[in-house]
Order: sequence, then structure tokens, then C-alpha cells
Amino acid sequence: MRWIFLVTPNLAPFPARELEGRACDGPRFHRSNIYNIESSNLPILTKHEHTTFNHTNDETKIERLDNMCKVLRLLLIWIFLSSFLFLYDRAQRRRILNPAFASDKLKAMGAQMLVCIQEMLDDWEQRLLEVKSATTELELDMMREFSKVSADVLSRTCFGSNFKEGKAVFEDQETLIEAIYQDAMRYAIIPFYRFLPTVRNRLCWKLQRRIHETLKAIIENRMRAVQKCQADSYGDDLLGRILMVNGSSLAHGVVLTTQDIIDECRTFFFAGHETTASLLAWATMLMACNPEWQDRAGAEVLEMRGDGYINAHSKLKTLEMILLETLRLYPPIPQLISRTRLQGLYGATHEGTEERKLDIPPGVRINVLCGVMHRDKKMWVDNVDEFHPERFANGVSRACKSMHGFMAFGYGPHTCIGQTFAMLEAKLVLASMLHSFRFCLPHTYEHAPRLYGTLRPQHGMPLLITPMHSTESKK
Ligand code: HEM
Repeated sequence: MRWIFLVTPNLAPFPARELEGRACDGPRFHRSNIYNIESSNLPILTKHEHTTFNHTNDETKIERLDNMCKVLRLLLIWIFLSSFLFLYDRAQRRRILNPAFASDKLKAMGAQMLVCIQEMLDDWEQRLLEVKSATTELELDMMREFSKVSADVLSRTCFGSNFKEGKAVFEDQETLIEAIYQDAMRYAIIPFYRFLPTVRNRLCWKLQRRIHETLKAIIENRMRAVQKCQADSYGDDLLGRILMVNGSSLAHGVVLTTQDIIDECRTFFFAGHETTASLLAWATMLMACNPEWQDRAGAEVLEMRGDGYINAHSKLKTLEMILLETLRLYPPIPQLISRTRLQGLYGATHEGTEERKLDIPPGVRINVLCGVMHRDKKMWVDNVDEFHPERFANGVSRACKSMHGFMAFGYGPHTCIGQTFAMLEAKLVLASMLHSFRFCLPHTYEHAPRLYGTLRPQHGMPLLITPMHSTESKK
């Protein structure tokens, strides 16, 4: 199988300009990793032309990738960890899942999200009280905090009344992913390694069994309660909605088995946990570096909240722009939006007018490096490396010259099903945080974005948080 990395020519390195002068681990995308379409002989066609590039001549057209082994290893890990994503026909499943993720349904989950967020803020208040004698600032690793709150939110919104069991499942799953990841890094090259009864493999099998049995029990109990008329609905959480839609007229004839539903619940956690935590961590870093935006978002939150509460219906435009700009600069999944056989799907505007279209023969896999595409000067209006949320003032389509220039949530029929969920959660977390705290980066912060499945800060995301009342009294 051949791989093409479809990228645009301007490889803007991490870090962004706003962090110049800070210690940095250097660019994460190296030119040698990437097959550059512009510099090759691939056909770049004008607007109405359409052609297929020749299968047999490909060898001469596709340059050898210097770091093929490194990239392949990452791909293997990705495929290994996410194999359950591809077990069934995903298009069919989306028929059942889409209604569960409808935005009106998600808004009703805002209250559950706020419960988890409030627990996090109460914990911060408590820790501040403990250190208050020395200082009014508290240093927190935001990556860890957001990872925890995002896991809590997923457990609560997925499993509602079965929150505790759900949380235990997710904790097991996290341990499992870590064990698999560590082994995959070391032993991916040994054939059938994962079938050998090593200590770690036996731990993985035990965790797999426990996750399966707990989820199966939750699902079967809910189904039984409705069948025996002990409950009038399956529940108002994501699991309940999936059970309700499953097999009903809304599902257009698709029926998921218990095993399918178990897989879906596990996928939500896998796909929605670290991604949302990473988005939140980068967003707070960018707001800490750009205090004017932090103040602007804070003022909006205070204005919105008034005497009432921020909820899922609050229109937080500034925060939305900040989040979109964060997703542009630091997309949690900056690479590997992977498709086999694409036909002109990624036609991008060229010099503002011309369109490039490619017909890719079957069997060729395309990986789109959206992290690179998001910083392409040809697609985005100037200051591509700068934090400039204003560009999203009129929505995503106006911010970018190309329809497909913004790909943080993927594209097409398999675009991220949880994007509204993630944006809602991120907005509620940041709004609640800005209502009570202001934050800045400590001098110890090292800017080192690194890919661990998602784009994460290699050395964590330390942030100094100060309660609002003390910043006001300083003024
Ligand atoms: C900032 C947060 C998130 C980001 C950046 C993100 C990004 C992505 C991306 C890039 C894809 C691949 C899309 C494609 O191949 O075109 C994806 C797929 C997916 N995401 Fe997310 N995601 C996020 C949050 C979530 C959440 C919170 C959930 C669930 C609650 C979720 C569930 C899924 C699922 C189920 C898929 C597979 C969809 C399919 O194949 O049909 N994601 N996500």
C-alpha cells in the first residue's frame, strides 16, 4: 500500500509566534516527513479539468519518505489502538448515533457537564484556601485537570445514573490504552505479540473482560427495566438515547447488538477524552499569552451570566472564536485524517481562483495533515502563525479561503460526531473558569507540543490561577 501525505507547501513550525523566546522542543512536522504535492509532478489541474494519475507511473511521482519507518510506527500504533473504530460499517452506525448527538439533546446535557465542572472549581478553591497563607496564586497542571474533568463529563453524560460504574469502566480503559500503547511502542514489530501470555497482555485481557462485563450489565439492566415496565425510559444520557433510537423508526432499520453498543461507548471515551482535554489546555495557554483575549472573554462571561447562570444556551461568541482559533493552531488530531480512495475531495483553492483536483486510484491511502493545512498562507488570510480569533468572527467558512481548510473535526460522512458536544463542554469549562479565575503562564512553562495520539504539551500545561476577587482588589 502506498501512502500520500496531502499537505500544502507552507510548513509553519510549532511553536506559534506568540511564544517566541520560550524554550521549545522545536518543530514537530519536519519537511522530510511529508510528501509535498506542490513540489512533485502530481497533476495540479485547473478548475474544470479532472484526470486520474497513472498507477504505473506513481513510483516515479511519489518521492520516498525519509522518515517512513517513524511514520509507519505511529500509524501502526494508531491503527492498533483504534481498531475497534473500524470493526463495523460505521456509516450504518451513524444513523443511530446521530440522533443521540443532536444539538438540542446535547444542550440538555449542559447541566450534567456543569456539575462536573463545578466539582473541579470547588477543588481549586479548596486548594487555594490551603496555600493562601503564602500566596493567592495556585499552580496547576491544566492538562491533568482537564483530562479529569473531561473523563467525568463523559462518564456522566454517557451513563447518567450509572455514573460510578461508567467512571470505573473509563478508568480501566485508560489503563488499558496506556498498557497497549507502551507495548506497541516496544513490541509492535513482533508478529502476534498481543496474543502471547505476557504479564502486560494478561492485564490487558483482564481489563478487556471487566470493561465488557460491566458495560454489558449496565445495558442489559436498562433494557430489562424498560421491558418489565420498571422504568418508563432508557434514561436521558447518551447510552439511554442510543438504546431508545436503536431499532426504532429513527434508526432506518439499523439495529445495534449489545456488543455494538459496548464498542460505541468505549469509542466515545477513546475519541472524546484526550481530544477535549488537549483543546482546553491549548486554549488556556493561548489566553494566558494573550491577556486581552482572556479579559474580553471574561467580560463576555460576566455580561452573560449577570445574576443568572451560564448554561448550554448561553451565546459565548468570543469563547467560540478563541476555541476555533485554538483548534486551528493546535488541532488535537493534527494528522492522520485518513481515507482510502479519495476523488477530488480535497480540491483546494489555488492562488484564490484556481481549483486543484486529484483523482486518486483505489488502494492509495491519503493522510491529511490538518495541522499543516491550518497554517497554510494560501488558505488563510494573513498572520497564519498568530493567535487571531477575530478571523472567526463571521464563522469558519468566512475565515478560510477554502471550504475544507479547517479540518480539526475531520471532514465528510465520518466527521467527528462529538464536535458539538466537545465545543459545548469546552465553552462551559472556560466560561465557568473565567467567571471565578484569571490565569497566566509560569516562567517554568516549556512550550513543547508533542503527538501522543493527540497533540499534547510534552511537559504538561502549568498555569498560575488567581481568584477574580484578588485580581480586582489589586486593581
Ligand atoms: C476537541 C475535541 C475533539 C476533536 C478535535 C475531535 C476530532 C475528531 C476527528 C479529527 C475525527 C476523525 C474524523 C474523520 O475521519 O473525518 C473524529 C472522529 C470521531 N469522534 Fe471526535 N473529536 C473531538 C471530540 C469528540 C467527542 C467529545 C466525542 C464523543 C463524545 C467524539 C467522538 C468521535 C467519534 C465517535 C468519531 C468517529 C466518527 C466516525 O467514524 O463516524 N469526538 N473526531
